Amino acid sequence: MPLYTELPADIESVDVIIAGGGTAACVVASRLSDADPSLSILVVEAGPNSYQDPTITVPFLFFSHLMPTSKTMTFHVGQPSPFLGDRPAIVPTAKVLGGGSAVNFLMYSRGQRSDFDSWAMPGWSADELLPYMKKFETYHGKCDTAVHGTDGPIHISEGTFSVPRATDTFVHVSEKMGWKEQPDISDLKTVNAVQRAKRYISPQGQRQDASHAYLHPRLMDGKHPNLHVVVESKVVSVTFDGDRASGVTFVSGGTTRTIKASKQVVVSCGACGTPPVLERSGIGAKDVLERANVPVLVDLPGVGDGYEDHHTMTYQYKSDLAAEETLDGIITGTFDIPGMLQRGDKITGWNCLEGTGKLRPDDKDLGHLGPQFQEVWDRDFKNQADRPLTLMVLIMGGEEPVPEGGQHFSMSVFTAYPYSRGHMHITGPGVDDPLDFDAGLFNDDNSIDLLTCRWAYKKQREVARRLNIFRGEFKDKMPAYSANSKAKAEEYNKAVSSDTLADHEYTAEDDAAIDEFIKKRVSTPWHSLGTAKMAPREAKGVVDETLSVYGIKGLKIADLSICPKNVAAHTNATAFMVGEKAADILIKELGLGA
Ligand SMILES: Cc1cc2nc3c(=O)[nH]c(=O)nc-3n(C[C@H](O)[C@H](O)[C@H](O)COP(=O)(O)OP(=O)(O)OC[C@H]3O[C@@H](n4cnc5c(N)ncnc54)[C@H](O)[C@@H]3O)c2cc1C
Repeated sequence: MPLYTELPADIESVDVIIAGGGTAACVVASRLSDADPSLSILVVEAGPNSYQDPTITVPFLFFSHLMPTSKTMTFHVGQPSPFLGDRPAIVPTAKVLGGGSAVNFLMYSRGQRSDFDSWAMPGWSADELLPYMKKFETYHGKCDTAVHGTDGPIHISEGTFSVPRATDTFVHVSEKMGWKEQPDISDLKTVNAVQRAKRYISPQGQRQDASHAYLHPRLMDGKHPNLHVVVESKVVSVTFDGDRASGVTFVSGGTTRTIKASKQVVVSCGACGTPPVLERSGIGAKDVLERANVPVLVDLPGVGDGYEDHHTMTYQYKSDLAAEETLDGIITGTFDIPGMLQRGDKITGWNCLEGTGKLRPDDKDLGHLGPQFQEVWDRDFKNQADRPLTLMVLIMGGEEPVPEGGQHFSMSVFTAYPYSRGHMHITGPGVDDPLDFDAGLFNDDNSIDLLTCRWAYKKQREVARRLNIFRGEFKDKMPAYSANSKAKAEEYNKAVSSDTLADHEYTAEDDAAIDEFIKKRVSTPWHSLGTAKMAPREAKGVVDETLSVYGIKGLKIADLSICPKNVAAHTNATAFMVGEKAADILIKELGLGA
């Protein structure tokens, strides 16, 4: 199989090099190889091989990738930030063949129609992108086939396990709060609704990642002899022949090699990985490159600029759930994982994310959010009726064990369209030089992101306390309300009838406590994007609508760094879509399969 940890010495030149072997990269490599099996392609991936690694293929082991000892992640650590209670933001990104799709939380969701239309680039409207969103998926379950795919390589289903009593109460309570259950909130238009979760899991219980669905089958079928993959090899930079990309230099096992690409170089290292590769190659903001001692080839100030990520808060609650209804047993170490795997227990084909919703505030909420928020609302949301302010997820389990023991559930909420911006830059020419990273969380004007998180906290709390599985809050995992606050922690030893509960009332002092709590705990759902935007060059764009880097021939970018604006969704579907669209652009430009 042409997958190596050390590239054979006789491979010195190929037609196409893809730097990075993540979600979008696996799609691009596979589609190009299908279009013309004689085309020689080399994928260079920094992380290890993914093939049949159970922590990847078995959904319920997903959390293992985030352990501090993980070999499949890079942990990007920012500077301590005053907006985060002087904490640094820590953003893990995938480092393994298959990228984020191989290590993520397997939650399926798509952005809204107006998200893609707002990208405002020819060929990238929602209508024009829909064929690519459909192309990668086989959607199992009730859906409109005009919107979902039925024969793509990635199976979307509910997997092999769920906890219907938890999802039922989530749906019931959400409906009472005005968010009706819908079969599909990933139809590009539905908002103010909840859904039973769909997952990147096959009906048989296997994770659906880009390496196993696209790349590995082609590396093994004998029909793609010119498709090569080298893992554990980190791309340092792109090489050039004048103003044309001519190959890449990478380090592998301490050895540096340069391989030529006669037709095309595609950088697909993800929103955190692509800017460093471009900047080490001399493509980026002049001042950043000069500070890092890298000669400027193309002055493109947009490289590494405008980083964004959804702000996420996850709130953990006590529950009456049984041990076999959550994945707490993985975190506490009480699950017999080898036995469960050997028996093929149905729970192994589960990610414990049970329900999801896309929510907008009502007029009363907007009144509480204040005039500055109202201004933003009127500008960005009021007339874009498909735009949620936040996404909400019901999780069967807690983030961390607690001394009291027991089973937990959590509610996770994230900002759909953050206003904060950060950056990702190099500080030197070497592949191991530290990166200058700032996730930018909460640095936006007028604290719109913090207000959104505060609103989302209150909303998810009203849902959580009405669920019939709820048994209480953890005092140390919630805002430090004063002893006489009406909003302080609740505890019940039995289910409370949701009809008897009035919404919490919050004073200005309570709101300040909520804000402090959020600043100290906010994290990322690992949805980095926008660091090499597809936009006009004068608007800090890095690539045009054909994904070509401005000022250079033969160099494209295909990953989530190209997103000009955010999507109200978990981002994996957008990465698959970008991969499919990029492959199509390349197939046409290179005249493959004609
Ligand atoms: C922990 C986690 C949980 C997530 N949960 C969900 C979820 O539940 N649902 C959802 O929809 N989305 C989720 N996401 C987000 C989603 O998986 C990503 O947005 C998506 O996979 C990004 O795709 P990409 O192609 O842009 O980059 P990636 O898939 O990240 O690929 C980039 C690849 O480039 C490689 N690379 C980087 N630098 C170099 C270099 N110099 N040389 C060689 N290779 C390099 C990396 O190792 C990586 O494999 C999650 C992500 C993470 C990390």
